[in-house]
Amino acid sequence: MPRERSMSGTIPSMETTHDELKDNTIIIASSHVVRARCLIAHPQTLPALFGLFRQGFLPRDTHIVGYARTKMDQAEFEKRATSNIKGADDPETANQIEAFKQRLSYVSGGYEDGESFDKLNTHLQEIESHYQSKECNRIFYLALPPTVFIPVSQHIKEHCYVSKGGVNRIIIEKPFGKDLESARHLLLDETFRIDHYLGKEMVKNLLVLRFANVAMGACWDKNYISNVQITFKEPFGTEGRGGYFDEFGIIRDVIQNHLLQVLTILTMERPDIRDEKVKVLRSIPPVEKEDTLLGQYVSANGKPGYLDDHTVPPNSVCPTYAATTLWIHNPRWEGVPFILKAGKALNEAKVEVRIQFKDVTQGIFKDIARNELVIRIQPSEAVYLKMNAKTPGLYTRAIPTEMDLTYKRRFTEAKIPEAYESLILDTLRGDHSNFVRHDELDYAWKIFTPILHWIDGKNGQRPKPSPYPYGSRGPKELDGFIKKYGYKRADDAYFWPVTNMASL
Ligand SMILES: NC(=O)C1=CN([C@@H]2O[C@H](COP(=O)(O)OP(=O)(O)OC[C@H]3O[C@@H](n4cnc5c(N)ncnc54)[C@H](OP(=O)(O)O)[C@@H]3O)[C@@H](O)[C@H]2O)C=CC1
Ligand SMILES: O=C1O[C@H](COP(=O)(O)O)[C@@H](O)[C@H](O)[C@H]1O
Repeated sequence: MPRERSMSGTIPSMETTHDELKDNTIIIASSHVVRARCLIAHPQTLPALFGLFRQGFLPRDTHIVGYARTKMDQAEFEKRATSNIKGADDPETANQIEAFKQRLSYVSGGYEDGESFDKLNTHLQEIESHYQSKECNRIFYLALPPTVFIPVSQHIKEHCYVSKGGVNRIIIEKPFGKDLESARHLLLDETFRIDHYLGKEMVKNLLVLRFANVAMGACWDKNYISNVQITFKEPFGTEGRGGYFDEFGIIRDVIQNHLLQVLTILTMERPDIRDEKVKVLRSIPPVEKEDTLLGQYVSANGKPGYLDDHTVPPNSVCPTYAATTLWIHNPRWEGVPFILKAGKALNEAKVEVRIQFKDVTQGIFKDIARNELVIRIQPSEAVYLKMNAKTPGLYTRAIPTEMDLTYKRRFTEAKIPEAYESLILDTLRGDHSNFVRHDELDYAWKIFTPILHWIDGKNGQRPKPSPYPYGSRGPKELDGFIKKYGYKRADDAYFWPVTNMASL
């Protein structure tokens, strides 16, 4: 099994400053040129590095070297590397971009031949020869298709690792395989597997909400919680990205990784973080067909259907929407359904966790809305608790209302960091706690591989997803599906003007 240096298993210090960072870290920010917009690396990687740079979080001598097959000169690389930075028309930002460019350089080379990596190493040594400190660290960020992860990381280790006095770290991005078996082939030593949801502010906040509040902790189990929904909604379709998407589908794209990560943080016992996340995953059996709803968007209101995307194979049955219910067999969560829903081309952009509590004891109250705790991950980060209160006045009536912690109202001065900023900073600090450990990945695939093989038609005909109109909430079966797991839409109770105390 691969080794992974684990600096921290507990909640990382929230007060780490850049004084603790080492000097002279080198980041290889890329290894391929992203097609559509011709950017180097993931569109958010270089803006994140710039964000860290402008806030003083990049160690003093950090230099960023792009590496890809495309031949280009320094000026072209600088242009591409900074083209995705927002706010460049502001003079201060423009000055900072100019300063950031001084940290950039580029080497072109192949993925398969050692000579190219020797050339890269010579380039790195030349840069490092100007550093004051003897300790040089190198971070290799592989924004690459998985087919070349292995050869590239082998070449990096053979030709580009610093041998003395510094550390080497490799960052990789999903997809980490397509199922359990293919993921096992990709297990690499000492890697930081990025799931960018683990860098999102509200996902990080889950730990604090749960473990820094006795009141939350006290009702966080099967005795109080009826059902949980973790929802990902995007208001746009694949639109030209169908070639990639069709091979993967929505479960591999979003559910097996991002939403499952949210679920594990929501349900694990007290940190040690990564050990506890793995324990939860081990308690979840593979998803059943009966607990799965699949959908595919069709043309509506002038918007194209999935099959209208010219990059999608004709008659594809790839799901662009899925709802899957997971069960955790442990004493805390036995019997509580966790519904993970994700879809493209829906009615809104939203990622949230919705925890619905059980009904209050009948008797004093009837038809009263359930409490719901909603953690809005994006957009407009918020935590709000739907609860019942007495209507002001001389009569005793309960109305549903919210206790509302909407971030932009409560923390007016705060800048919420981008997920990639936060995760790259963790890598610089050598903190693995927000990255996906190899055994975690293995268990995550065990949960989803059987259902994915069924969807892929490995043992028979591929299931046909239910159509849903572009811009809708999803397939028509959705509300029945969720209801089956005990979810009660607050509709009637919520908007009904009053809920009476039965006996008063
Ligand atoms: N940041 C915020 O959004 C905040 C909102 N509030 C307030 O809280 C109150 C309630 O908010 P909230 O509960 O989030 O919003 P809603 O009352 O709109 O409920 C949303 C939930 O209901 C489901 N739903 C929506 N439409 C239907 C339908 N036609 N049939 C069945 N289910 C449906 C949604 O499912 P699906 O997701 O699958 O579509 C989602 O689970 C609002 O007054 C809001 O202003 C308060 C603080 C912050
Ligand atoms: O990994 C992915 O995530 C994005 C959504 O990320 P977000 O930070 O904008 O929520 C999704 O669009 C993409 O299909 C998927 O591959």
